Amino acid sequence: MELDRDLCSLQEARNLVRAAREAQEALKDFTQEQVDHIIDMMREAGEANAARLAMMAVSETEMGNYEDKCFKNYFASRTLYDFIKPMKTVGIIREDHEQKLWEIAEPVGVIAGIIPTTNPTSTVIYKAMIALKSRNAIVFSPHPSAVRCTNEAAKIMHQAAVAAGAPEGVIGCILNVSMGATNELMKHPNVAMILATGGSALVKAAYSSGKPALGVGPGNVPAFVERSADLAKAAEYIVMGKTFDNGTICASEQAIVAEDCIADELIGQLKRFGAHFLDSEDVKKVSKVVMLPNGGVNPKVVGKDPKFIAQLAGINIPERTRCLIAPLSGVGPQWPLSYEKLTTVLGFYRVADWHEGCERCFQLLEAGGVGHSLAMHSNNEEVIREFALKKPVNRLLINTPAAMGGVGATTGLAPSFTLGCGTWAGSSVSENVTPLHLLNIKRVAWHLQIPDRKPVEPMTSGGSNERAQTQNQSQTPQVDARMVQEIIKQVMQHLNR
Ligand SMILES: CC(=O)SCCNC(=O)CCNC(=O)[C@H](O)C(C)(C)COP(=O)(O)OP(=O)(O)OC[C@H]1O[C@@H](n2cnc3c(N)ncnc32)[C@H](O)[C@@H]1OP(=O)(O)O
Repeated sequence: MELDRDLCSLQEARNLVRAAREAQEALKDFTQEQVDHIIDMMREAGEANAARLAMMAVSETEMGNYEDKCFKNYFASRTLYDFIKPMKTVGIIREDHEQKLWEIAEPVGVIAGIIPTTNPTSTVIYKAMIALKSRNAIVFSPHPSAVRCTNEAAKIMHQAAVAAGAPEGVIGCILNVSMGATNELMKHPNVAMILATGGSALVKAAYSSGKPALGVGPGNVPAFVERSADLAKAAEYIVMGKTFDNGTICASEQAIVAEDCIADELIGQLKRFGAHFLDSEDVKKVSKVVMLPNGGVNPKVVGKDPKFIAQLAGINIPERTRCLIAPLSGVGPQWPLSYEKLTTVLGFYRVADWHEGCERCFQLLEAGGVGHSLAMHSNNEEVIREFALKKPVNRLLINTPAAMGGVGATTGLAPSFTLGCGTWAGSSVSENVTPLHLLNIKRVAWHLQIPDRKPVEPMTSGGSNERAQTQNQSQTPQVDARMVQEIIKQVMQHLNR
C-alpha cells in the first residue's frame, strides 16, 4: 500500500515535469507583450484571491495570521508585478553601443519550486510570476503540512496564465507529496533549476541534487539599536517586524542588541508597543517549549502568537502582549533562545558600545544566520558604514522592520520571497531573487579597436624596483626594455588591423 502510494507520487512528479517541459517549449517563443499580458492576468488573479488563499493557508498550516497573509499574497502579486513589469526578459534585453555588446535572454526551462509551510501561497504566487516572466515553466513541491493551499494557489496561477494564452501545464504542483517525489522532481533530467525555500535539510537536498539551485534557508537576524537611533521608531519597527505574520518571515528580527546607555529607554518603548519582558524563570519555561534539544525551533510554535506560547509554557502574560522578549547574556546552546525562532519571541542583549554590539551581532549570525540579514537602528552613518563593511550579511536593513525590509516591502530591495544568502550560506546568489536570475544571458561581442596604449616605462633606477631588479639579476635572463616595447607595439598593431 505504502509502496503503491510512493510509486504514484513519483509518477505524478514525472508527469508534471513532462507537461511543464512541453508547455515551456511553446512558451519560449512568446513575445514580450504576450508574456507581460500573462503576468498581468496572474497578478489580477493573485490579488483577487489574496484573502481566500490567506484563509486557506492559516487554517491548514495553523501558522501566521490572516491579515498579514493577505498582505503577503497581495505583495507577491501587485508589488512584485509593478517591479517586474518593466523588465525586459525576451530577445535582446540590452545593447551596449560603446562596448559593442548585445545581451540576449534565454529561459532556463523547467524550474522545480520548493514551497515552505511558513509562506506557502505567497511563495507560489511569487515563484510562478517570476518563472513565467522569464518564459520558464514551474512545478511546485509543497511542504507536507501545506499541500492543499499550495495546490490551490498553483491552480489559480495556472488558470489565470492559461486564460491569458499560456500553454497548459506551464505551472504544476505535486498533490501526493513525499520526499521521494520531491527528490524525483529536483533530480529529473528535464528540470533545469531549483528554487528552494524551506527548512535547512530540504535546501541542502536541493544543493546536493546536482542541479543549479537558488536556495534560502534559515536566518538569525539581529536588530542592533545604536545610541543615535530614534528609540520610539526603533521599538515600533522591531515589534512590527517580529510580529508580522507571527514571525514566519526568515528576515524577521530574532534578537535585539541594544547599547547600554539607551537600553532602559528602549525597553520602555518596546513595552509601549506591546512587548512583554520575561523574567529568568519564564525564560527557562519559554525556552523549553520554543526550542528543541537539538537547537532547532519546535515546529509546534512556529508562526504562533504569544498567547499560544504562554499557554504552552505555563506562564502568565498581559492580555495585549504582541511579542515575548527574553533577556539573554550569551549565544549558544546554553541560551537556546539565541537561535532562530520563527515565532513571536525575541532575545535581548545589552552591550557597552557599538564595538561590542558588532561582536554580539557577529556571534548571533554565526549561530545560524550568516549571509542572511541584519537590522540596524541608527542615525550615525559612520557606525552604519562600519557594520556594512564588517558583517557577513547580504542585507543590512536600516531603520526599518527587518521582516518587511528584507523582502523589499519597506526598502528599495527587489520584492522577493527568496532571499539569496551568498556563498556564506552555500548559495550562488547574494541578493533577492528576481526573473533575471532565471535566465541564461547570451552575449554577442564584437571585435573592438583596442587603443594603442603607451606601455608603462620600465623603471631603470632608484627605489625598491632597483633592489628587486638587482636581486633577480642572478636568476632571470636580462630582457631589453626596448625589445618588450617593440613586441607590445606589434601585438597592438596586429589586434587593430
Ligand atoms: C522570505 C522568506 O521568509 S523564506 C522563509 C524561509 N524559511 C522557512 O521557510 C522556514 C524554514 N522552515 C523550517 O525551518 C521548517 O520547515 C519548520 C520549522 C517551519 C517546520 O519544521 P518541520 O515540519 O519539523 O520540518 P521540515 O519542514 O523541515 O520537514 C518536515 C518533513 O517534511 C518533509 N518535507 C519538507 N518539505 C518537503 C517537500 N517539499 N516535499 C516533501 N517532503 C518535504 C521533510 O523532509 C520532513 O520529513 P521527515 O519528517 O521525514 O524528516
